[in-house]
Amino acid sequence: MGEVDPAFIQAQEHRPKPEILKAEGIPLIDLSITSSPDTNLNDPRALDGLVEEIGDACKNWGFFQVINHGVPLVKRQNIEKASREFFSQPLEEKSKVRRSEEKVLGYYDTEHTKNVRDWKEVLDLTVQDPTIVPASYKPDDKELTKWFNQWPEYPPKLREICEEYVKELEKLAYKLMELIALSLGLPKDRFLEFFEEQTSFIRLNHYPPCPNPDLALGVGRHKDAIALTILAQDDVGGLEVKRKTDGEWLWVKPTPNAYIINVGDIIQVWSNDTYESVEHRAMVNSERERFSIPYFLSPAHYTDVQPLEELLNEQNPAKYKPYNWGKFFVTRKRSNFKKLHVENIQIQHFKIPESELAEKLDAALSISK
Ligand SMILES: O=C(O)CCC(=O)C(=O)O
Ligand SMILES: [Fe+2]
Repeated sequence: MGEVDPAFIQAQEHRPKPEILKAEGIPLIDLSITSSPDTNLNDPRALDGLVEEIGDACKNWGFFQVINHGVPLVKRQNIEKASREFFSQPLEEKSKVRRSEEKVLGYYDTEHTKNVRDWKEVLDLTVQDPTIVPASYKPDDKELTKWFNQWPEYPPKLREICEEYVKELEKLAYKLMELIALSLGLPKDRFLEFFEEQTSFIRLNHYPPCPNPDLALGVGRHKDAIALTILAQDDVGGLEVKRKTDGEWLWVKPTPNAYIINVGDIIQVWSNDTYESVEHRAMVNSERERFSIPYFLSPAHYTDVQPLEELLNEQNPAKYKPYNWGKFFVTRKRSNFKKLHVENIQIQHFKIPESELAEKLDAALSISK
């Protein structure tokens, strides 16, 4: 990537601010109790304190970091090293696994977020290989297709290293989904059925130094469409989170070996807005390249995402109409691939209008009078 092309330039109001807000951070949560031999997991109260911490973090921030999470450090170091090796190759080599409209997974350096190009290159790999998804974004087309990973030749052990890494991340993801279920007053395994034929994927992100870090972003502001994100960021830092209380962008200080967790749009819908998916973005800088690896926990394509029945009542009616995850996912993939002149598909498009909810609430109240 050379000088900043106009395609990368953010509108004035979305450019990073020169003074970074580092004062207060997202919550840091210690998960050691979940793997300690002293914890009796059959005692329903054993995790109470932790469950409350997780619930508060999901509600107030939508983001938190975890330490003592159980992922072996060596597995993380292996994938971080392999990612550096892959991206250090000439473009010609990386292009051998380049994503195309037919091969949806692989390498690319042209992603647009909100129609502005991101200052990054990525390698996308699904956890299930192949992953089954709808063949088309068109609602009436019921045909399915298989997405296959494109494994690069170099570094030679990349495949093995990624497969070992995602196994560990999956364990952590399920542990977190159990804690989140408990924090919503649900049975701990409530969410697990959705992931049996999951569409989860990992993305190796590389943000090269940028000559104009004041004008461009590594990833523009966005929310994650999936259920839950588990992000490994290196020591350079650049992730910013929009604070819920005042909308300020907050820098997430890198904590060695911690993972950054955020609630995705699907948890927002399942929880009927009790937990919200929060906007975030990644800054770049002119001196140091940066690497990050998000793991995106995503349900099976046939999942109809909707607020969970048990969380609803007359006073709290469903705020969303159901939507099919597979169709949503392939629509997103398509619009991220090329610069379209329309807004990306969002959960807001399935939101039931406030006026309709108010009518339901009125009706409920008048019956109960
Ligand atoms: O690299 C980062 O810090 C954030 C990446 C991210 O938000 C994403 O890929 O969805
Ligand atoms: Fe993200």
